Amino acid sequence: MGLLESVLHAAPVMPVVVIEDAKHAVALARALVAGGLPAIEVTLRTRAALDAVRAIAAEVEGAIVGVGTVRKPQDLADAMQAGARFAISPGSTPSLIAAAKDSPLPWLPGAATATEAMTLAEHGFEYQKFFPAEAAGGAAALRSLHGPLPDIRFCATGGIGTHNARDYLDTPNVACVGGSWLTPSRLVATEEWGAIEALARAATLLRA
Ligand SMILES: O=C(O)C(=O)C[C@H](O)[C@H](O)COP(=O)(O)O
Repeated sequence: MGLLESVLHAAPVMPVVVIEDAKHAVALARALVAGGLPAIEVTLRTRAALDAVRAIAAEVEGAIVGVGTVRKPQDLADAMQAGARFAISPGSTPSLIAAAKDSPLPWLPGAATATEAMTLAEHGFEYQKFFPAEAAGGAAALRSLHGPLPDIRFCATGGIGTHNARDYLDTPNVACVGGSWLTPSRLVATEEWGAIEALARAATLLRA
């Protein structure tokens, strides 16, 4: 099993987290790991993100930390340097594809259409992020893509929560789903790690 494959199969759900303050990173990741979700995507949407990745990589046993919102080649280099084990993008660009091919860091590029998925597969990326999942047709779109593109596997994110995650997870080309619902900003701000651990534990039960 490749590294990316094992990351995507580590749990049915990958938490997508936005960390505003790096001081929260370790406790947040410990709560997710304790709840049964070891693979964590820290989005590069905040200034604290790379410090958060560094802290999680160094201090949280059992965590497999990656970066999300990767938009340019430099983001891949920064992610590697911070100790990320994988990188995820909401889409893909020619320069990112070229950089990812040259980088040892496993990369999950984003696709939302058959053309995008086929282009990425031509470049050797058989694991992709289906984003924005709900807006791009949801689990029904993934079932349609499975017919002609059965070799491509997806982590679906965007608009997924406990109400619809099972529908995605029952789709044969879905390796996992991702989402921000496990780490609501209010619970992070108030440091309610027990509540986040409970959300993570509930998410592990989504795949029966
Ligand atoms: O930042 C990135 O790298 C993204 O590609 C987008 C995230 O995966 C989604 O924004 C999560 O979606 P929600 O669970 O609906 O909040």
